[in-house]
Amino acid sequence: MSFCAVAYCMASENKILQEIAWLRSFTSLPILIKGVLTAEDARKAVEVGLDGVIVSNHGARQLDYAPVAISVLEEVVKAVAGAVPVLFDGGIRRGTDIFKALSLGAKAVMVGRPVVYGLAAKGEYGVRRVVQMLKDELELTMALAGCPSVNDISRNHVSTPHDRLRSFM
Ligand SMILES: Cc1cc2nc3c(=O)[nH]c(=O)nc-3n(C[C@H](O)[C@H](O)[C@H](O)COP(=O)(O)O)c2cc1C
Repeated sequence: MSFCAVAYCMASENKILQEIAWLRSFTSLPILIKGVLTAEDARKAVEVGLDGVIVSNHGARQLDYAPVAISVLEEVVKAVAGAVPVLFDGGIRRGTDIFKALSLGAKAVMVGRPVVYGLAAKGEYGVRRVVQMLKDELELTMALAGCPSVNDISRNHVSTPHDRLRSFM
């Protein structure tokens, strides 16, 4: 999939609208906004006509105490309500992490450090190997969870701390 990702950094709404218009002036690629961590921002992204949102705290490299991205994924997915795809990144290290993000409603995941580690260890081969390992692990997880296709991965396949708290109430 090809797309432009705009890293969102608390710019004013006007500034973001100007930047989107500027990007649209030279590309027909879909434009997704990266760094969304709240339902409010996700709804705004849809309102201003973006083509998708990426739930991310930029690998926890920006702002200390920003929410853990996986903890807000479901809230963002609910806010977007299927209007545009929601992608996810942050802490994807195993196929099981991909499975969790997909079951919480992400359409796809992205990875940062794992491919960099692969590159540092073994160059192009290392990057390919990391991607293949993630793919193999996801397929194994899907098989063990009884999901022949990614479309079979559902919210019922994961239990969050919220779910567990609710079960006590
Ligand atoms: C060395 C490094 C540089 C990064 N630079 C940027 C950046 O310029 N803009 C941005 O939006 N995210 C940046 N990121 C964050 C990644 O795009 C991505 O959101 C993050 O690495 C995902 O988390 P993960 O590393 O746990 O997979 C960077 C990450 C790393 C490790």
